[in-house]
Amino acid sequence: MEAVPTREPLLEVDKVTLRFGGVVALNEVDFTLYKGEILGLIGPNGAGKTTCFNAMTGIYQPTEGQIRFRGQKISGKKRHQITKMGMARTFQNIRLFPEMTALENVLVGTDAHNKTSVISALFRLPRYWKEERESREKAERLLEFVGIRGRLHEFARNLSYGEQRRLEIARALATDPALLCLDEPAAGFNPAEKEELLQLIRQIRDTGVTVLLIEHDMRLVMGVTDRIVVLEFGKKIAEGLPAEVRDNPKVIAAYLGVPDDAA
Ligand SMILES: Nc1ncnc2c1ncn2[C@@H]1O[C@H](COP(=O)(O)OP(=O)(O)OP(=O)(O)O)[C@@H](O)[C@H]1O
Repeated sequence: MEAVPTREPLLEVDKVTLRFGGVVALNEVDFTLYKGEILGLIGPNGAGKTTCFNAMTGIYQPTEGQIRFRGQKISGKKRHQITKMGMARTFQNIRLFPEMTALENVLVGTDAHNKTSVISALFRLPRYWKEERESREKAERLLEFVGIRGRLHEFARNLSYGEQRRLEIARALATDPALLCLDEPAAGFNPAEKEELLQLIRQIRDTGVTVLLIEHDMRLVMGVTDRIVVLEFGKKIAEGLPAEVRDNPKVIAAYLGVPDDAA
């Protein structure tokens, strides 16, 4: 069943400005992400996409403005608190635990929600075993979902690049996010891998997870997103349906005029 985007705000970026010394990385950026949609955040190099992600996930504090997730302010929250609130992300440069197996990497994500106290873990109380078993089953299901169930016991460092990207997504999903933020998930992929990723992103959305996607590959962005926000030099220059954005002269000038391999 295909999920239908709603008009219920999940994440609100409200006039966010973020300065690094003299550099204005974000300049009064304003957009809303609605529950159930796949929103693309695009723009040329240095446009402020990653900075925007980092502000949303609590790494940077906006200099001005406000970000609200599920109606609650993000600013002042620690990263693990934001994860608990239901936001997960992957990184432009893959960040896995290379000396841990695929399964163990996903278990790190499921741990974000386990309730076992130190006492019940120390004494291996029944609740501890129950949670252990459930976490493992969930991790296996997620590895199956992203298509690398067969690599369960392989060290992350031995996985292919594409498998590592999938593993990162599985680990992020293990935190039961309402919002999954993907930072250039198709970087380094060949066309067939990109097509598979596009399917996976749709499947993720169809499980009820809202997706924010930063991506350079225009075909992928146009093919998978419901709406797109375009940044240039830290400012939002366009927002709308993929076809509207594609035909917007400002966007063409800023971004689509640049050949893919130069982006
Ligand atoms: N920690 C930082 N300190 C100083 N300047 C920064 C920092 N992070 C980003 N910037 C600057 O902020 C601007 C926006 O950068 P950002 O990485 O968010 O862009 P981007 O759209 O993600 O680009 P790319 O597509 O290259 O990843 C750039 O001018 C960048 O140099």
